[in-house]
Amino acid sequence: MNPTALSVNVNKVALLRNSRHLGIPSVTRAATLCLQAGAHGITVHPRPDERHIRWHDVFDVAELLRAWPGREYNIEGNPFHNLLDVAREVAARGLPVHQLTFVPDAIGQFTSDHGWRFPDDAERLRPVIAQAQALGVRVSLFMDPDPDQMAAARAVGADRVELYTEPYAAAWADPAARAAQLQRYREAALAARAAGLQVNAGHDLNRDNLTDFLRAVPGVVEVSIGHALIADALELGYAATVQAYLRCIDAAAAGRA
Ligand SMILES: CC(=O)[C@@H](O)[C@H](O)COP(=O)(O)O
Ligand SMILES: NCC(=O)COP(=O)(O)O
Repeated sequence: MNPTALSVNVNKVALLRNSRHLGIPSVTRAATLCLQAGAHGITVHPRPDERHIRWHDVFDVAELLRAWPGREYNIEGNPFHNLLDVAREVAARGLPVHQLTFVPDAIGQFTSDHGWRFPDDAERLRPVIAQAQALGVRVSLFMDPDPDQMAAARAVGADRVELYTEPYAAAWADPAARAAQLQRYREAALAARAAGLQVNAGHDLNRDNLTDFLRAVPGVVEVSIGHALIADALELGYAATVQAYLRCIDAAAAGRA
């Protein structure tokens, strides 16, 4: 069992599919191949404009995961758009959804680029977190790596935080900048765990930067990876790509042991 779960984000498969009306590449086929290769879960981030994941994909992937007990379904999005309605419908159909990752994206946003801010977001997040948890779903909050924000994330009821890793990924090629970023993430993860939160991470993680991150940042329970992984799969195929990412995770665990 790997110490950090790999959840494959299949947004970019849907993006390619949506450029024609032929239904290829198939999002569920991609997810199946990733699960067969050992991925621990599948992530989708349906955006209101359906530029990649469409609403039917959310249900199609949930149907798929019903046949994969033990693997997790993580749905990301803004709870103040229609993420909660979709989660309710998934649950009403008796389909699995294990985790909702709340992301403070604007409608039409290019990609996610920041986390929730406390105290500003506290009062509006508290009820939607409770509503998601009432469905039996774990809630993770997408957060910048700021140690001072972690106790507040726990105080509004979150189960986990997902540390937004783009600043780390952008700094990775410069050793000094990388070390400084890793220190920041390490402190944020320690603060999150001290507050009683579990720690996820994601955004722009890839085969080059993943192992260093997991070596330096303790106790990351899940990474969700999409853009780079799907780009790698275009060259290597899904199975070889997922296995390569799992090796990155294993290498980090070996380095820590
Ligand atoms: C929350 C997060 O970091 C990812 O879900 C990322 O936003 C992917 O979204 P896109 O694939 O639309 O860029
Ligand atoms: N939560 C992050 C995610 O699902 C994938 O982000 P990226 O690897 O596409 O940047």
